[in-house]
Amino acid sequence: MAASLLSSSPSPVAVLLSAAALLYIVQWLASRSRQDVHRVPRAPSKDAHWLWGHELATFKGEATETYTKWAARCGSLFRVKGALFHPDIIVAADHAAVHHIFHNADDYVKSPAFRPPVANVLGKGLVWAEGEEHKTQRRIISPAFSGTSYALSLLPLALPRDRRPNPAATCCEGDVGKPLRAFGVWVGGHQGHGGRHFRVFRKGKSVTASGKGGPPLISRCPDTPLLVPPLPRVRSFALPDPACCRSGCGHGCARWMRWPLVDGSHNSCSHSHSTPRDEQLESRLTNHVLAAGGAATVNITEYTSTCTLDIIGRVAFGHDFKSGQSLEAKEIHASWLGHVNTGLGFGGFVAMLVMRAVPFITLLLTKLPLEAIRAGGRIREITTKLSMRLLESGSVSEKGRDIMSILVNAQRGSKARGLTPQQIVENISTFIMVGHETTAGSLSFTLLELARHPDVQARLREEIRSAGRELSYDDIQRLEFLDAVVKEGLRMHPASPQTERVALKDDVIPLSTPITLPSGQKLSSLRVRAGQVFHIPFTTMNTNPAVWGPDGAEFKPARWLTPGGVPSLSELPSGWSGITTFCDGPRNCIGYRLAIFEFKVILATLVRSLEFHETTAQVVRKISPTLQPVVDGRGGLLPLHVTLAQ
Ligand code: HEM
Repeated sequence: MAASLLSSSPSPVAVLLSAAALLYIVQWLASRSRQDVHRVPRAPSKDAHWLWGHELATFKGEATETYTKWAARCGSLFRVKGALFHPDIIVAADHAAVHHIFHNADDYVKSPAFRPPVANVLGKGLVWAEGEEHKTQRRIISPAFSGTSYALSLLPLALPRDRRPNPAATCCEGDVGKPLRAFGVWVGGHQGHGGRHFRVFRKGKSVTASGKGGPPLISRCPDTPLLVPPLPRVRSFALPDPACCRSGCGHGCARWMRWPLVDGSHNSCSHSHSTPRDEQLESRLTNHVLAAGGAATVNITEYTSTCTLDIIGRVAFGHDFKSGQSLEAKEIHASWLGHVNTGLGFGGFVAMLVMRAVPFITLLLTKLPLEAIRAGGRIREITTKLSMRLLESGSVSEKGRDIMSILVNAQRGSKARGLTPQQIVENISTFIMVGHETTAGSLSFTLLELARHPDVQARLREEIRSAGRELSYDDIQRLEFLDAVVKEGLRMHPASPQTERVALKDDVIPLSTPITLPSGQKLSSLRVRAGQVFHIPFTTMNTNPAVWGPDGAEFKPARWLTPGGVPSLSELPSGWSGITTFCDGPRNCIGYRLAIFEFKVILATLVRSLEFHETTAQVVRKISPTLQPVVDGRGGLLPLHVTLAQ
């Protein structure tokens, strides 16, 4: 029997299978010998799931929290097991590696699998474009964000489109406040006599303008004591508890928050029983607080995102979103919330992984009538319709200083290929979305930090108030502590806590910190193969204790003003202020100067007149798709208790 078995020849199928297995092993060994990924330390296997790899732990944790934890153990460059048997992903927080990846943008691209969803929500604009198309778009769009054009584009901040300077109009004389200068241009909006008159200064000359409606966004007449942007009042929250508040108001009012304050005391009901303010849609945060008897608990993200949407609407295409009260603004907000909350769920996590594993399915998915997909697509639909309407009606004026006018006008006088009308519209959609939720996210978390650090808040308020009632551009830039708070807020709470890149070709990546192998040998560069996926965790880099010291993860704005408080530039990654919040290289954030300026103005405006207090709500930081505050599983929710500042 044994002899017959030995003498029988193997079947051709068995031979073929063995040959294929051998070939696979040889190829695998050859490929392994040409790369170093397997030599990179791996995150603890106890944290990995057999199917979802380490990606489940990162999804469950707070934004980049797990990467920070693993970096402390494995070093600033390590690998994690990919979900659905995806090859290991490199998590790179090493400065030289990250610099190399970002500065070789042609070789390290955003994951192709995620381009259709990006196109669905943002349009085929700058964020979506790759390679030559990206370079062309960026070259044409950059002037709109730089130099004097950029300065002029801020004019709509002070004056909405329909209130552009009109030299023929009369302004209330003799009562004009100190002008506000933005990026070299005087944009001193003036609110006098019922908020109907404005004076605008351009290059030293003054022209007057008049119009109906509210005050300019960031400046007001000194007659009125507080400097407050036109923020809307907070609207209802569909929270499960039907009671108004524990103190038993019982009016069933829509404007309440159920979290008590940190000192254990409870919020008073913010229902305004005597003042019929509910119909006053232009109400501001201050009005809301006043109406609630001087204290109210609000979802601060509603205010920050409304304010930043207003700003980007005017800067991008001279559109007035009416403090979040226009139909479009409400729809954008609702669709965005739908999109955020879908991404927070396990279904959203799985959908992303399936898209990565089977890229061709992505295009199909974006065509399906799923609620999540529809919510994303709806945002682009709204912004596309709005910008098309403006383009078609010819209301893009030759002198318009908004981004759309600048792009259209650049084409008029130039022989070089500009953006097509379609590309302009797609970019307007892109700017509207990436230009408001980002700034709003970081701003909301910075306000939470100020609520948690009353001493810092008080110092900031003191500095802002000591600068006088009306703040010019130069005044704002001179406020050192404000600058420190903004830097610290952006360091700790980057709106985009991490990004992803995929290598398009085999490459060698330099490392600033060599990896020590078990043999004692040191790797000072890393060979990677085409297709290697990298995750770059900005928050981990910005708070790394090895760079920032043991208090790197603490909110301490004073570090920016203390000699030696911040590591020297040579110890920090390249990028704005040595932090990676705005990315780096040819694909860095094109809107970072606008973001920083509006961040400062909004923060100064709010902190000057209002005081922010923490509530007992457990605010969790998540990514979906940008930094999101999550309370009780709901995204876009950050309750803060607000009182009038003394
Ligand atoms: C605090 C506010 C902001 C933060 C933290 C932020 C952060 C970033 C980051 C990290 C990137 C790179 C993303 C990647 O490549 O993976 C980026 C790109 C971009 N940002 Fe921002 N951003 C902010 C505000 C803005 C504003 C106000 C605008 C426009 C008005 C804007 C427009 C863009 C655009 C168009 C890109 C794509 C640039 C390109 O690929 O060439 N951002 N931003």
